[in-house]
Amino acid sequence: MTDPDFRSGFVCFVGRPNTGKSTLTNALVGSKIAITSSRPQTTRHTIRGIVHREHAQIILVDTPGLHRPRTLLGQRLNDLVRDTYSEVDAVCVCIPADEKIGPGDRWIVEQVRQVAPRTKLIGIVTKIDKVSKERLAPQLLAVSELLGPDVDVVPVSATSGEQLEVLVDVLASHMEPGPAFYPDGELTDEPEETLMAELIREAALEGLGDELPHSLAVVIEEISEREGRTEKQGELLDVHALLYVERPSQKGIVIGKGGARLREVGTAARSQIEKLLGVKIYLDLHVKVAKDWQRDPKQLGRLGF
Ligand SMILES: Nc1nc2c(ncn2[C@@H]2O[C@H](COP(=O)(O)OP(=O)(O)OP(=O)(O)O)[C@@H](O)[C@H]2O)c(=O)[nH]1
Repeated sequence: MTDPDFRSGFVCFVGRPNTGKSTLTNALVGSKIAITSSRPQTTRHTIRGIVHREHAQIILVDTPGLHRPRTLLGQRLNDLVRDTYSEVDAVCVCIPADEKIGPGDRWIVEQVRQVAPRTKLIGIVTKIDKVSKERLAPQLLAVSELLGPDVDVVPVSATSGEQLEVLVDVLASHMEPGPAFYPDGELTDEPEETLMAELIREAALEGLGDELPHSLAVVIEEISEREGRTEKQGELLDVHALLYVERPSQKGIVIGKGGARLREVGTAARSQIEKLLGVKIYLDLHVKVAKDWQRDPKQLGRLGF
């Protein structure tokens, strides 16, 4: 690792909900570690994906995005995001190719400039597979006008893979020469527990409305190796997780009639976690009501916020 041209650094993607930040993170890292969702604002934790290339290592810091804080949780999330913006080498503003730039985008750009005036900005026009070249050109221009003449704007599609490596090169060009921060092959420095909790949370929210994402937290209570397994049976991990909701009515929604929904959640989450860990697991899920956990500092601490 003595290549003098090797570059490494930290980047975070910002943008309105659903602009493709998580999908882009996954596409760059090449493994499912950040949580994607068709519902807005489900990415809560700062999950880092690590992009390893021959000439560079880019560490992606995935933030939940700033919002107007209404609860203690909201405030903590905002503080976290502000710190992140100032610490990274570049903040990438993601704007979809198929949506007009709006007040939400402008607000985000203003916030980033305000809280981290020295951090480099990069514009990413996402989902370019959704528009024609004729529609893309004016959007690139509009993003460039929004961010200013000195800011690089890169069009990219996470789903088709188009321009992904161009983006990697542009990101690397904004980094200082320096050795890799993480060994090759390491995709994320999030503890496996957090990733498991995220996968369970994603499964539990699947198909639900807008209310629950803010009221559901998942805690991994215990992970233990099942004893007495033969070599042929292979390793089996017992994972016990608690799903916290704020109201009894929400508990009913998550569990479903006769527990049917929770069983489906368990099956979906189990297969994702098995993919992540590469071992078989037994997943035990319980739902608990923790009233107003978002407003209670003690509970927030317990739930990892
Ligand atoms: N066609 C197309 N769809 C995409 C692309 N990238 C993301 N999407 C879709 O856009 C939706 C939102 O993507 P996410 O990656 O979850 O967006 P996000 O910005 O991380 O969303 P939040 O976590 O809510 O902030 C999903 O349905 C994705 O499948 C892309 O390059 N092309």
